[in-house]
Amino acid sequence: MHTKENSCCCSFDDCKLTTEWLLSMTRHRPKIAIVCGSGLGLLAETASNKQDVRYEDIPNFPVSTVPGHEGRLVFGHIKGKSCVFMQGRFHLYEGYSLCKVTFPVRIFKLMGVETIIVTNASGGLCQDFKVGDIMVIKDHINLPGFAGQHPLCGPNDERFGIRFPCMSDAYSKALRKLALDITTELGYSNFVHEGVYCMVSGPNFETIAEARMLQILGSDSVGMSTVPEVTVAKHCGLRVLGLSLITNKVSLDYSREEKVNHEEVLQISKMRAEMLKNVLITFIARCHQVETINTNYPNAV
Ligand SMILES: O=P(O)(O)O[C@H]1O[C@H](CO)[C@@H](O)[C@H]1O
Ligand code: HPA
Repeated sequence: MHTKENSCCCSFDDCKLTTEWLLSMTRHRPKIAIVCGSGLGLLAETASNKQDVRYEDIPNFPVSTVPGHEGRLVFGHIKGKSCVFMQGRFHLYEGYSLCKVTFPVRIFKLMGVETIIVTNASGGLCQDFKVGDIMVIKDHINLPGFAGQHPLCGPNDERFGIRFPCMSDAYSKALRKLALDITTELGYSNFVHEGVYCMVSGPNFETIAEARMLQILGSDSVGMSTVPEVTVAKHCGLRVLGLSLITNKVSLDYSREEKVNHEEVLQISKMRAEMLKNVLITFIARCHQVETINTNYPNAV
């Protein structure tokens, strides 16, 4: 955690330096950022005029350590819209501070991004969900945040956002509606739901008792990411859409024999990435038509 003494390793100046470096490396000026979850890096494939930058070459950037997270920024165009994809995200369990985990979000903001689409692989807790379904994230539970593992802990830099940001509308209602309309138009409505995502720190998958607790708390799916990125995105005035791919059903029953593992998560993600990609392409083409109000920044579009 950052304190005044142990000042932030991702200060405004660090963010500016990284942003300026990236802007000098590319002519792309993205308005939309897409964070690719586990096994979902191929969401970037459809982009045209692509330019890749490896994380290890970007000043101040962390590097990816998890299989299924390639570790590249991919700039490109989708339906004429300038986008940047994170092929690989960072997780708390990798040993990164939440400030490092969310560092790219602030870089996107400083680069001029207005909308962020955060994707992930998650375990289904809601009994109606099947493996391969998509959940449009309606809300989240920041479980590590309750224990003080929160990306906004420490001195607040007003250049990014306010001290006490509102989170009751972290996932834009208008963007969620657009995403749901698109899934209906594409004929996907039978396997698309809205729901609440709960973040756990990981890296272990849940015990059965923990999974039952998360379900009682109102979680429809569980994963080890997304919430820090969304919190920082909302703090700095970005519009947020969250899409979760249900890669496994979480065991809630001691008699269930199946055991979840990361390889299975990656396999399902890769199998269903095409469907998610179709939703994303149409969403990117149309999201500028939707006006949203960010309550932290009433004048932001
Ligand atoms: O949330 P993403 O990055 O999609 O990854 C999910 O998949 C991994 C577990 O298989 C965990 O990292 C979990 O959070
Ligand atoms: O079941 C899960 N639990 C936590 N994280 C996950 N990421 C994919 N599936 C899961």
